[in-house]
Amino acid sequence: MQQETPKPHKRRVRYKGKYPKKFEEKYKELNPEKYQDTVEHVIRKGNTPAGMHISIMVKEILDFLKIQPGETGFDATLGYGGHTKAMMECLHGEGHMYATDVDPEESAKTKKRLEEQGFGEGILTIKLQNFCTIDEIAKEAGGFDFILADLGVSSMQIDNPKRGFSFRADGPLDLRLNQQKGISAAERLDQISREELAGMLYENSDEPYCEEIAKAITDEIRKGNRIDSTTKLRTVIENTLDFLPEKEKKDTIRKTCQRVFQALRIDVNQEFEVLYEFMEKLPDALKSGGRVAILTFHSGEDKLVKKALKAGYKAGIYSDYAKDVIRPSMQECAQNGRARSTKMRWAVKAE
Ligand SMILES: C[S@@+](CC[C@H](N)C(=O)[O-])C[C@H]1O[C@@H](n2cnc3c(N)ncnc32)[C@H](O)[C@@H]1O
Repeated sequence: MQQETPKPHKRRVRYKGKYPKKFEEKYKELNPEKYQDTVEHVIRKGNTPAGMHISIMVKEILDFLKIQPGETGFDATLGYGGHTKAMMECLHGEGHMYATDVDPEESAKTKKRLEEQGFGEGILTIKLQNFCTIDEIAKEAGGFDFILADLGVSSMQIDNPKRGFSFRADGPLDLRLNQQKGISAAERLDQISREELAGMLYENSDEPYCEEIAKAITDEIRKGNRIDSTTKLRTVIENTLDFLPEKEKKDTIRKTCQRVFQALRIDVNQEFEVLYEFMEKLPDALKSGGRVAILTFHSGEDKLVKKALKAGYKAGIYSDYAKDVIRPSMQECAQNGRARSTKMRWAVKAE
């Protein structure tokens, strides 16, 4: 029998993994102009393309705001600029919009993108400022006919592991909307006492395991193990909840991670304090008959907004306000999972 000559061994090209390793290279959607079909495919599947944010309840907001050409408006939370653009389109080139955001990285990109789409400084003034400075901007603008605040974080911020907003990806435990200001969540944890941390988790996110998690985190830090990455925080939470029955463990850990990350984000960005200030200054920033719509994403925000609008209505500052929240349609929630927790509230300033 003739023996087959063995084929020379050919080394396989190293498999680099299904996805590129770096976030910048990760998705084609990051270059939406070049890969329009990829972006559309991702949206059709109910996901948010990387580097983009899908604006929520646009129709409901525009229906309520009833924007007319010549009016002056304020978008307190510019983000990707989707709402700002939709509102500017209602002006038909007459009038002006002001917009704020505290995120230098994303607001610079949005400014450039909107300019390229024809929304330059003639119609839009973007300020890298906290929305709690609404009084200063209203003074400059001469008051607003309409105002929108779409609270919280954008998809670009959540999806960028370097920002530390998501427990699903490894990154530094930062959680600041503006990484150039204040202290990161990791630095905050270095300094905080067990009692204060438990209180923060409870106050900001109604965390039922606040005591256990606060103890585990502060014990770990005392031992010299800093909690300075999203994975380290997630691991502490997983270990703390390891006693849970198997069938509920996975889901409870996921929800607890969401609440703990949210509580820290609220804390390092002083979200309740600035929202409170914004709601206090809001009536004076609106012209008479002016309209405001606010989107909230968790019960703490919603309670604060509801209380302020109700108090303003009772005091005769608002002629009407949303007694019930407006929720996104089931269709919108199916198309954009991030819309599911949204609640919209509104008010009209008395004439
Ligand atoms: C949900 S996103 C807004 C998305 C936007 N409406 C759109 O259509 O693309 C919230 C944005 O508000 C910004 N933000 C949060 N708190 C802020 C504050 N106190 N002052 C100014 N901007 C803030 C965040 O940095 C983020 O970009």
